Order: sequence, then C-alpha cells, then structure tokens
Amino acid sequence: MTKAEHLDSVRSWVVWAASLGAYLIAVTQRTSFGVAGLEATDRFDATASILATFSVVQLVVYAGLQIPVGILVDRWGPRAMITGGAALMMVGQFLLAMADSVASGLVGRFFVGAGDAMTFVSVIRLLPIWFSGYRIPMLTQVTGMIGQLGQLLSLIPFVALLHLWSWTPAFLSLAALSMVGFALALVLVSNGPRTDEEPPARVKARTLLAEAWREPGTRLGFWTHFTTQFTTNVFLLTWGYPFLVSGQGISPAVASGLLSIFVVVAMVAGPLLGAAVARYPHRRSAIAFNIIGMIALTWLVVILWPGRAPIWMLVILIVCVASGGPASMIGFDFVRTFNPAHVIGTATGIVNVGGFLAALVTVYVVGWLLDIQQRAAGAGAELYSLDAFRWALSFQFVMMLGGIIGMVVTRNKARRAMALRGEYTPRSQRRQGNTPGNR
Ligand SMILES: N[C@@H](Cc1c[nH]cn1)C(=O)NCC(=O)O
Repeated sequence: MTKAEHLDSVRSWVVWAASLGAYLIAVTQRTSFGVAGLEATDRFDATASILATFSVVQLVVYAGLQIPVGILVDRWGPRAMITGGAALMMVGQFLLAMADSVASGLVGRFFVGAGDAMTFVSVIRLLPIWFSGYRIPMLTQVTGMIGQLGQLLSLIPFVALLHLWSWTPAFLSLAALSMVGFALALVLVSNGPRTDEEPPARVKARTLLAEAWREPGTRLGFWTHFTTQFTTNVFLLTWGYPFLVSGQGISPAVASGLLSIFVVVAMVAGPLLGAAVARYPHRRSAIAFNIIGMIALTWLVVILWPGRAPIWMLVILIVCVASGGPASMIGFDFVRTFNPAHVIGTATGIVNVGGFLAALVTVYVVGWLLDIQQRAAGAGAELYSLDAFRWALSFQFVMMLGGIIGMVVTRNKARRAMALRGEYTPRSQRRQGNTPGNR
C-alpha cells in the first residue's frame, strides 16, 4: 500500500473505531472510583480527605505521565501504548477489587491512572496516520466527545453492579472490561505503514522533547489546552458541586442534573467545533479566545451577582464552562499542523498536560482560599459560604489571564515563524489576499 492509499480507507475506520473503544473504556475506568465514593468510604474506613487523595493521586499520575507517554508513542507507536495502557488498567482495577486498605487501594488507582494516561495521546496520534484533510479535526473532536460517554458507563451499569454485587465483583468486571480494550487494540489497531519520516529508534527522549517544545505551535497548543480546559475540570472534579449546593443553595438532585449538562454540551459542541476548525483552520485561536471570553464573562456575572444567581444564569455558566472541554481539543490540532510526524506523540503529550496542570493548581488554591477565609472569619464560620466562594473562585481569572498571555505570545511567535517560511497567516491574507494554508 502506498502512503496515500491507506488514508481514509475501510481499515482506517476499523482502526479508529477500535482505538475509540479502548479510549471510551479508559474513561470508564478513570471515572469509576468517583461514583463509588460512599462504598469506598465504607470499605477503606476513609475520611473525606483520604477519599480526595485517591482522585489527586490519579490526576497527578495522569498529568505527570503525559510527556513520557508522548515520547514513547513516538518511539513504539500508538498500538503498543494502547494495549499496554489497557493491561495496566486491568491490573489496577484487579488490585482495587481485592484492596482492603487505603495503601493497597492507592496502588490500584496508581495503575489505573498510568494506564489511562497512555490511551488518549495514542488514539489522537493515530488520526493523522490513518486520515487526511478536514476529517482529522472533525475526528479529533468526535474522539474526545465519544470518549466522554465512558462516564455514563460508570454512572449507570457500573453503579448498578456495585449495588447488586458489591465492591469486589463490580471492580472485577471493570478489569474484565479493560481486557476488552486490550483485545480491541491488539487485534484491530495498527500503527500504519512505515514512512520515511519515522525516526530511528535510538533518537534520545531529550531530543524529541526539545524538538517538540521548540515549535511555537506546540506551546500555543499547550496554552490553549491550559486555558480552555481547566475551568471544566475544576467544576466537574471538585468545586462545582459544593459551589452549587452550599454556595448557591441548589438542591443536591438539581445540582447533579446541572452537572449532566457537561455531557450534553460535549456531544453538541464537539462536532460544531470540529466543523468550524476544519473550515477555518487559520481562525483556531480566535475560536478558542471567544470560548475563553464566554467562560470568563459568565463567571464574572455569577460571581458579581448580588446574592444567589438565578438558575437560568447558572445554566448559562455551565454551558459556557462545559464548552471548554471540546475547545481544548483545538490544542491537539495545533500540534498536528505545526509539527513533523515523528514528534506528534511527544507534542500531544506536552499539550495534554496544560489543562490538567492548571486544574490541579486551581483546585488546590481555591481550597486553600476557602480555608483561610474560614480561619479569618473565626470560630463557627461557614467553610462553603457564597462570599467565600466568590473570592476563592476568582482565582480562576488569574489562571485565565496567565493562559491568555501564553496564548498571545506563542501565537505571535508561531505566526512570525510561518511568515519567515513564506506561509499563510491571517495577517498576510489581510495584506495580500493569500490563500489559506492549514495552520
Ligand atoms: N478535552 C478533553 C476531552 C474532551 C473532549 N470533549 C470534552 N472533553 C481532553 O483533553 N481529554 C484527555 C483525556 O485523556 O480524556
């Protein structure tokens, strides 16, 4: 098969569907512990902070492994990484199924986080190997979008099994599900035909990392992912629920309903953004800036609202914050179009650190700001009061500002580099009426 013949072929769709299945299963493994919080509290006799440690360990492992994983994707190819990731998640869920102490549970969660970290970057790396042109940004979005459905597998059948069969059999079924991901990747995923651009296996990790990082387009992708995605993670993973229930006085049932808007928005906004990026590749950062602007504006309105915000305003806020997840996929599109094929895995890993790193910092600082306000207010003061949330959540603006500065600086650098190479930039089009390229 020549290079062009395998692109967009039936085989391409089979490889994509199998890798997407493996990613959806990884998202199920990722989100399974979160929905088993009450059972975990009983099983491990754990406090709230011990329970939070399980999530933090998983997030730190996930974010910390993105760059090594990206480098290994470029060295070994996506197939080995997806199968290896599924195997690690299988081991992790098996350990968790058997765990009866916090320490053994944490080891299980460590393996799940590590296997999960190996999956997404590898699946995204397969797209430019197997597809061409406008399909790639569209499939990037659809991959992210369908993967989020893994949350529903945790929320519905896994929770049902947990209540029906109890802890050990429910987590063993998750281990079995990972075997399905493993088999899918082993049998159906392929790294594609070898190309001249593949690096010799002995290229040093440091060299790959330096090459990917030197490219301003990679850093633009990092800052784009950083700025668009972190508010989504902060809301979904930690502070959204207590803000809605304790800060805004919403009932727990309505708050859970509001959180499910995140899945709906991912389903709707993903394809829309994919189509917009495919059609206007030279307007990608403008699209991301608009979404960041909407997130910042709606947070500002809710934070400055006198008293509790009305429910319709909270819905608008959640729709805008939720669109940050799909918008963050624009970061991976920058990677694809600015980097040579042999560093795309490494550069994708770098970009995927952005949103998770920003979320970790923000989750921690918001918690710290809530604590110090309670201490300053004296004994008996409420930890989760609306006023305390107003100040604490305002820290998000600091992170957004930092991210926007990063995006502007790297976008200008990327455009300067393109102009030096004589390539199309939006500015050069305004001056000369050039034809758009794909950057
Ligand atoms: N931005 C997310 C994926 C996404 C797509 N639509 C909504 N969320 C992301 O970066 N994901 C990485 C992963 O490992 O899932």
